[in-house]
Amino acid sequence: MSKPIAVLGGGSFGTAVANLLASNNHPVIQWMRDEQQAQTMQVERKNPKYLQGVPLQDGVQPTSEIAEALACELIFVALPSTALRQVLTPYAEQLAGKGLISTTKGIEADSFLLMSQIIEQIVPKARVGVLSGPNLAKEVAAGALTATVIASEDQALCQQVQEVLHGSTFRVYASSDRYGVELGGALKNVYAIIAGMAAALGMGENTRSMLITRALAEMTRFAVRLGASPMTFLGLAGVGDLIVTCTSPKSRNYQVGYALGEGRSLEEAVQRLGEVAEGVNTLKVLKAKADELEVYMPLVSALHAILFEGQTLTKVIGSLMSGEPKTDVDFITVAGFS
Ligand SMILES: NC(=O)c1ccc[n+]([C@@H]2O[C@H](COP(=O)([O-])OP(=O)(O)OC[C@H]3O[C@@H](n4cnc5c(N)ncnc54)[C@H](O)[C@@H]3O)[C@@H](O)[C@H]2O)c1
Ligand SMILES: O=P(O)(O)OC[C@H](O)CO
Repeated sequence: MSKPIAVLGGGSFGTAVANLLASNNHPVIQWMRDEQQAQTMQVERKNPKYLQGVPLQDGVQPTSEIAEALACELIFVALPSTALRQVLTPYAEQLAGKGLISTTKGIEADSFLLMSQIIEQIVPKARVGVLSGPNLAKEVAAGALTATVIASEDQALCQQVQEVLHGSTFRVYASSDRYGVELGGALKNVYAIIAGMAAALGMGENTRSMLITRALAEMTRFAVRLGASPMTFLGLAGVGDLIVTCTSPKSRNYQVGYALGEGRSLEEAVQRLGEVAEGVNTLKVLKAKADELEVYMPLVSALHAILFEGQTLTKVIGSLMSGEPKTDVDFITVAGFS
């Protein structure tokens, strides 16, 4: 019997990852803060609140006792970005030397730290990795053929994650550009909100294609400015994740955008969802960082103007479309990479 692997988080992605690991015959300890939820999952062998209709694999042991999970050598972190620091900080000492893989796609407000950077800060001696790609939890859990990226400077860790997760429906590619992979996963959520809005407003396929392509230009320009490789954005964790999140009504960020496009307030859109939509917080910190670094991000500015500056959609769309003429593929050379 192989050693148990831990998953922190009782939501849809934590459960999908726990099931993947267990289907590869690894015993899994899935920690969640809610004792009642852990008991229900243990007895009913499903997670009705976050992943309806998906049976829990036999090897998954839900628990609300975090000590059991933290005893594992390999730990997947599937917590909301707002909770990760607070959950891990008290256990910094016992996490030293462990493999900690973040699946969380967000950015910390104020610090602009990505989740694996927060883990590194809390546990400097941890082996840190990031799992990111076009991975809608519902589809992963339903066994849809899926690929993802494990990114870490630690090649042995990448290999270990490939071994434990790789299966007949799930393929894991490796990357050494941890920052780029992680940034791609966080940034695409913002554009998914815009894509959901455009869909609700009845805009067509030309619009969606323009949006995805210009979003890719914008996020790559920003990421390269911060030191990521532009090549990463041509891969699964860049354009791959951008496409799935900007086109699928299963994406929670897309759903928030759709509700906004129907005329609902941001508060109402988020409340109706009842799950994590990281793009809303990411938009705020991204806009501030782009302004600070003077990176041209018209789509981010447009969404920020609508959600937080009281501007009307009509006015914002008008100014986006009447911007000065630009060159098509300019973001790699403009960023000084040629
Ligand atoms: N769902 C997906 O398709 C998917 C895919 C890839 C990555 N992710 C990322 O995974 C992360 C988690 O998302 P999810 O989809 O599992 O979310 P979710 O909304 O399905 O569940 C969130 C879980 O976190 C728990 N939680 C909230 N606050 C907490 C706290 N303070 N302490 C402990 N637990 C807390 C909730 O109780 C719930 O169990 C997000 O960053 C998301 O971007 C999600
Ligand atoms: O449901 P979303 O919008 O959080 O997106 C889920 C995943 O990040 C898609 O890869």
